[in-house]
Amino acid sequence: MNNALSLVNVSLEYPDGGSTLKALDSVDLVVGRGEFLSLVGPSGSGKSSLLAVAATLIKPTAGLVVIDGQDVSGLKEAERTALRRDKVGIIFQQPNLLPALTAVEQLLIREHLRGKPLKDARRKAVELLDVVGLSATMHKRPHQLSGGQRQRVNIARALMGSPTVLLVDEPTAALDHERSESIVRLLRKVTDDFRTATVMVTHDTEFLPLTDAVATMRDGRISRASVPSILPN
Ligand SMILES: Nc1ncnc2c1ncn2[C@@H]1O[C@H](COP(=O)(O)OP(=O)(O)OP(=O)(O)O)[C@@H](O)[C@H]1O
Repeated sequence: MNNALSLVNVSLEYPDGGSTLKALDSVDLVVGRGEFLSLVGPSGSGKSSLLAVAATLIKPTAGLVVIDGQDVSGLKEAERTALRRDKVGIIFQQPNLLPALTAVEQLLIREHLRGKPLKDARRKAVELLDVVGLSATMHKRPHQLSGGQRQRVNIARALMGSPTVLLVDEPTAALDHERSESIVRLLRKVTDDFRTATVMVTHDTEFLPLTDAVATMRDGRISRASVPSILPN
């Protein structure tokens, strides 16, 4: 199946006083392998809710989430966790790196905690740090890295599990313009090279042309447009 991520008629409701608030309202979305989608929309429109549902962190109230051909809704909690680990990479705005660990150790800690042999993982970690341009800084700790470098470690770490789906929440919010652009370019390259289905929530409309398509959210509803149609002439 080519559609790495599908949301079919997905709704998510939260209790809101005596009534309910629809954070997601009948959302349909399909993202293929190697596709880089931007997700934009005003604050409170449902972007983070969509990422959380796609990441299988929150169960929708209604609708289907299909990842790499597998319907997530019928899975037990342990199966969802395993699917998330094997298929989904998540990149948050703040890298949340562990202060005591070097860049390469940040990529290995999960394997280490799971008691996995580290030889292959170490080779992969070194390769990924090369992909994100951090070969020379792989033994540095977070406080020795710039904000952009920390975000690169974050991206490399998300790729350790060879995810099919890459979910990225405002990766440039804490960065200046130049570093922001290089991070979005890196996400473009990663999407192309690793054929991930990448969804990036962003407020940086100037970088939208680096992505394949733009979905706009408003009041929990989604509309999808090609990149040029939402850019000013
Ligand atoms: N845990 C929750 N409980 C109740 N309501 C929630 C919860 N999480 C989100 N909401 C509500 O759901 C709606 C969508 O929120 P969401 O965080 O998905 O929007 P967003 O587009 O990501 O906003 P932002 O750009 O500010 O992060 C908002 O009205 C929000 O208040």
